[in-house]
Amino acid sequence: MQVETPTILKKIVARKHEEVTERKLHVTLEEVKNAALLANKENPVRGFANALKAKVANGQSGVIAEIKKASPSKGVLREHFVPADIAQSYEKGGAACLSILTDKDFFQGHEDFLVEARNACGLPVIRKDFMVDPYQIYEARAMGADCVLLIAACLSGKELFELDKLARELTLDVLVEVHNRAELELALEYSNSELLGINNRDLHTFNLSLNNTFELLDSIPKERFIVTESGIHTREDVALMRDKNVNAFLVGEAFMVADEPGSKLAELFQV
Ligand SMILES: O=C(O)c1ccccc1NCC(=O)[C@H](O)[C@H](O)COP(=O)(O)O
Repeated sequence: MQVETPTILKKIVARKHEEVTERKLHVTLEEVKNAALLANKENPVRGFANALKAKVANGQSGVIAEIKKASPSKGVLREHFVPADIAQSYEKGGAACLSILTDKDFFQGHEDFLVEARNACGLPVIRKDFMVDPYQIYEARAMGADCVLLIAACLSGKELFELDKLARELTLDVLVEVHNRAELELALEYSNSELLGINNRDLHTFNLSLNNTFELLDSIPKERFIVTESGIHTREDVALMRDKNVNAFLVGEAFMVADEPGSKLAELFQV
């Protein structure tokens, strides 16, 4: 019998389930719920979707600038890694929002990075992680996130529906991410969130193609606000997207490998 080798995404998701079980032993679901409710009183959301849409309404690109130390496809991207400094650099460079990796095992991320980055600037932030359990949604709000990422490739329709609903009950915005037509159909059926991310990277194989965005574009209803994700490296990449009226971007690597991430952002996106 042939044994199938798990893809990187399958490994990440399997590890996430273990991680959530471990976390619940330290902080109970009840405690994390209470922390999320307290955050809603003392540290309310900053309006992630609105910040993105405001840039676009103003004729600019809406850039979600990512803070990620390392990635499974590229290894360590940035040795000198100070989330608060990077957040301020991005704010100065014109970012609409921040994306902060909190996954430890595959991206060398941490919840503290989200807290430090958000405290250092006025931008709304998305918790970039692999959400598989309601516990992580409460955690996200408790640590100060303004938005969560829900990756269709990691979830059933029912799970997507429930996590999406819970996030919005907690006042979080949701960015639902798809990579192919089947995931797009799932997202449109089971999520009511406005922000729809098209990932140009296949998270099973790491293959990257900007054509992925172009191929799915025409099947997306007008009410959804499209964010193109991954593989944006040049002003030409940005121009290709803007030509097709895709005006919101999630960018990590191109900024992380630059000396000054915010200057790189301005270089790629200034009109
Ligand atoms: O980046 C990876 O190698 C990766 C591998 C497996 C699952 C997810 C992965 N990345 C998450 C992302 O999609 C990106 O961090 C994000 O879209 C920014 O992409 P980029 O601008 O190409 O760094």
